[in-house]
Amino acid sequence: MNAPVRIKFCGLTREADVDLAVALGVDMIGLVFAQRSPRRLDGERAAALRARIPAHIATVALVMDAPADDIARILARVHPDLLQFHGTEPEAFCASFGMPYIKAIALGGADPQDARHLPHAWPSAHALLLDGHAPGEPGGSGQTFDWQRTADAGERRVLLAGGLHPGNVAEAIRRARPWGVDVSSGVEQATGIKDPAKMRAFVAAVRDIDGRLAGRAVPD
Ligand SMILES: O=C(O)c1ccccc1NCC(=O)[C@H](O)[C@H](O)COP(=O)(O)O
Repeated sequence: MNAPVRIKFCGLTREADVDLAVALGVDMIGLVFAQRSPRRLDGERAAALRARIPAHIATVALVMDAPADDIARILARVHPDLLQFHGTEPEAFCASFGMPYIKAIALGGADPQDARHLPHAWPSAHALLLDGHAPGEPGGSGQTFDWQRTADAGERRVLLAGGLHPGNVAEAIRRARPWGVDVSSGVEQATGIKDPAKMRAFVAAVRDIDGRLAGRAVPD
C-alpha cells in the first residue's frame, strides 16, 4: 500500500494552534525564524511552542539565508528535529549542521526556473520543498505553481507547498503524488493565526484522498 502523504503545518505562532496540529496528527510542525517573515518567532516563543510538540511529530526550524551562528543558537534553544533552508544556502552549508534538512526550491514567479535539475539538487537533503513563490521571495505567500512539474524531481522526496488549502489539496496530491504537503496561509484566518476549521478540513482532505488513492492501488 502507498505510504500516507505526510502533512506539514508551517508558520505556527500560538499554543492553541500547535495543540490542534498535534491532536490532528500532522507529521511536521514548522516554526519560522526567517528575518523577512511576519510569522517569525523569537527564541523564547519558539521554545514555548516546541515544548508542546511530542517526539513523534517532527519540529522543523525554518531559516532563510541566516548566519551559521544564528542557526546554532536556534538549535541550542529550540532543539528541532529538522532544519528547513528557504534561501540561497549551498548544499555544504545546509549539511554542515549535521542534522536532517529540507531544502526549499521556488518554482513560481513570472519566469519560473527549470525543474529538471531537481533529481541532483542538494543530494543530502531529506526532502525538497517545492514552493509556488518566485526565487528570492519569502514563503507563506499562498502562490501555487504547475503541480505536474514535481514529476521532474524523479525519485526525490517532494514536499509540495505553495497555495495549498482544504479545497485544492486533494487535486494537488492526485496530480503531483508528493511525499508530503506543506501549508501555511491556506489554513490561516490572519497572517500567523491559524484557523481551526481550515486545519481540520485540510487534514481530512489529505486523509480522504490518501484513502481513495490507496483503494485504487489494491488489485482485484
Ligand atoms: O511562512 C513564512 O512567513 C515564510 C517566510 C520566509 C520564508 C519561508 C516562509 N514559509 C515557508 C513555508 O514552508 C510555507 O509553509 C510555504 O512557503 C507555503 O506557504 P503557503 O503558500 O502560505 O501555504
